[in-house]
Amino acid sequence: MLLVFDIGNSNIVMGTYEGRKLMKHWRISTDRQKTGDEYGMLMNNLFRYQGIRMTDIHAIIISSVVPPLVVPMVKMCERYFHIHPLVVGPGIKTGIRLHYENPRAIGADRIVNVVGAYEQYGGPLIVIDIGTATTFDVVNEQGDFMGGVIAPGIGTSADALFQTAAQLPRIELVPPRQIICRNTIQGMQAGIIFGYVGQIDEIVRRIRDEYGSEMKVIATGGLARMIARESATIDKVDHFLTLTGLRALYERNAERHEETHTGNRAERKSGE
Ligand SMILES: Nc1ncnc2c1ncn2[C@@H]1O[C@H](COP(=O)(O)OP(=O)(O)OP(=O)(O)O)[C@@H](O)[C@H]1O
Ligand SMILES: CC(C)(CO)[C@@H](O)C(=O)NCCC(=O)O
Ligand SMILES: [K+]
Repeated sequence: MLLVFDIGNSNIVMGTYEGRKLMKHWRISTDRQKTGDEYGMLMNNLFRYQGIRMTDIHAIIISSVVPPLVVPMVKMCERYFHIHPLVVGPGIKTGIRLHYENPRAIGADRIVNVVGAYEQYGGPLIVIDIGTATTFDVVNEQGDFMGGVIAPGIGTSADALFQTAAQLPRIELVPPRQIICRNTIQGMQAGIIFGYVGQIDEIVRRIRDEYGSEMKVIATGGLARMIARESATIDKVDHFLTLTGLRALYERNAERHEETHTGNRAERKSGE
């Protein structure tokens, strides 16, 4: 089985694949303080609970937009899975062109989303990942990354509002029934959620205008479902887009990666 990890600023999303089939998936919060050993024990518990063995994993791919967690996670894979993981970054084969001033600066999650979305839906399309930040990635007909937009995330904006205004509470992110709200909580919910939906729809319209043709719009991320219900431009929600992209990227790099790291497997087998 292939194990895939997407390390985001808020959450780490993981999945196991048997061929192209997603078997199990988990979401744990990103904790910059946790060590490789602590993540190892977490993995051990998750695997045990699902009745799967860590030794069933034959390959691992990691994408991260949190640089200080890469080394602990790589060490965790080596120590607890006896596997040298493939890390999404410069040097791996994406199979797509990256139209960006500095391609190394593109968040690994965005590359992964583009690969996953193009493989699943074909281009041209816009991928919206609604997370700590909300990213819009534009993909052309050939599957190339054409650039995009980075906006503050919903939770991030809501947190900023509640932390800055003394009388405003932390609220639950659910849409209120009306727009003319008569209490603080609903007023904030309306402003944050409908404001955010409007922002998404406006950015999509501008992208379509600039790109000059119709494009599919696929949303992913923790809050995608709720936003998509209110949005006029989102065509589809796919919670597993990042996992799909990681699986596809591993396939594109498997041969070269396994050639370089066959030692890991062989050592483990003889050491058991
Ligand atoms: N119901 C909610 N109420 C308030 N804030 C929320 C809620 N759900 C999520 N958030 C906040 O929204 C942000 C994004 O969370 P989400 O679960 O969408 O993360 P994600 O898609 O895994 O993002 P990333 O990939 O950046 O880790 C976080 O800062 C989180 O604390
Ligand atoms: C925008 C985020 C934080 C979204 O997770 C991530 O993709 C990132 O850190 N990107 C680097 C900047 C860029 O993509 O241009
Ligand atoms: K993400």
